[in-house]
Amino acid sequence: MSTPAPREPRGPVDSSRIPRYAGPATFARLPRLDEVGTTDVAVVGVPFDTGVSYRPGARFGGNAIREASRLLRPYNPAQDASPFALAQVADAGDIAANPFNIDEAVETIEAAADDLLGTGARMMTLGGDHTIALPLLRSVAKKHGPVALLHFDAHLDTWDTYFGAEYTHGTPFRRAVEEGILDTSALSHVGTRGPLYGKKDLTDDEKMGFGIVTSADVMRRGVDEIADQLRQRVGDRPLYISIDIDVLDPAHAPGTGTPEAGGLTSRELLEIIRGLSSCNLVSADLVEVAPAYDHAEITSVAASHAAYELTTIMSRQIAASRG
Ligand SMILES: N=C(N)NCCCC(=O)O
Ligand SMILES: [Zn+2]
Ligand SMILES: [Zn+2]
Repeated sequence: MSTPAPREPRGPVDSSRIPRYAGPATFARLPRLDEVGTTDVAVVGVPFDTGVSYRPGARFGGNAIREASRLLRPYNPAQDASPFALAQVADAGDIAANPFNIDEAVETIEAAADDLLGTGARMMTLGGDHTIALPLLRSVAKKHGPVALLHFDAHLDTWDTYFGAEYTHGTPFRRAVEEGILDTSALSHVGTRGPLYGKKDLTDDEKMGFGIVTSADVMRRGVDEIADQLRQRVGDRPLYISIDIDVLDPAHAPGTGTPEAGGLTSRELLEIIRGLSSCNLVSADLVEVAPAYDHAEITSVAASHAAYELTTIMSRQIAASRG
């Protein structure tokens, strides 16, 4: 069914009139949600990092990405699209998650996502640590049923518990499988690498239904072949993409909490995302940017570009569905 666009989307601040570095930062200098009322794509921050196992600081990731996104321009040549003209994209601000109580934070994030998705918007969430993917997936699954998942990360994040805690940044996808909110015939990690606790990490992960495209696979087989394989795995199912910025090599993303050598380049990540542009992307997150360890915004610039590509995929699809 095609629904008419309610009005012309309001785009970013015109950077030929108002310098890019002026004023408070919203993602890509887009309007705030309260300035447009409703939106097709909501860019929302989740400043929460109580779930981390190593360096803290991802609570500042969303605002660092917003700052770094001032230089994004309105036409995306790689996808031949003007994402902010095809659909309304707006910055919905931050979800106020309790930093002292993980269970409560997880509930708050799920409820806020329910509210946004309930308006018909798709979400582009800026973390925050990877814990937040669980409540976001819960909310997405309430709307779409179990979803396909492409998870870009150095880590599996299908571990069981840390210090007895079930909700951490290393465990969201095991919880999600246990809860039946993922379509276990269409799950893949991308960019996996680095030391594990034991081989069982991999056998458990495989039993949950995940495929793995390692960082070395990307290097050996190339981005086009990898994107083809991922597209085939996902088909036309509703797809959620979760990007942990540590999927990038620390040379491309030093500003993160659990860095691992031997990762993707930012160019490889962006090209793989673009190769997924025909997938039915219902929402996405980008997590684990920890700006205190960053230099010259290397990490947050890469993150802002990845979020831009994801947003472009969503707004193209929204425009296409309106005909
Ligand atoms: N989700 C991220 N970034 N890291 C998970 C690492 C879990 C660990 O330290 O074992
Ligand atoms: Zn990770
Ligand atoms: Zn992760």
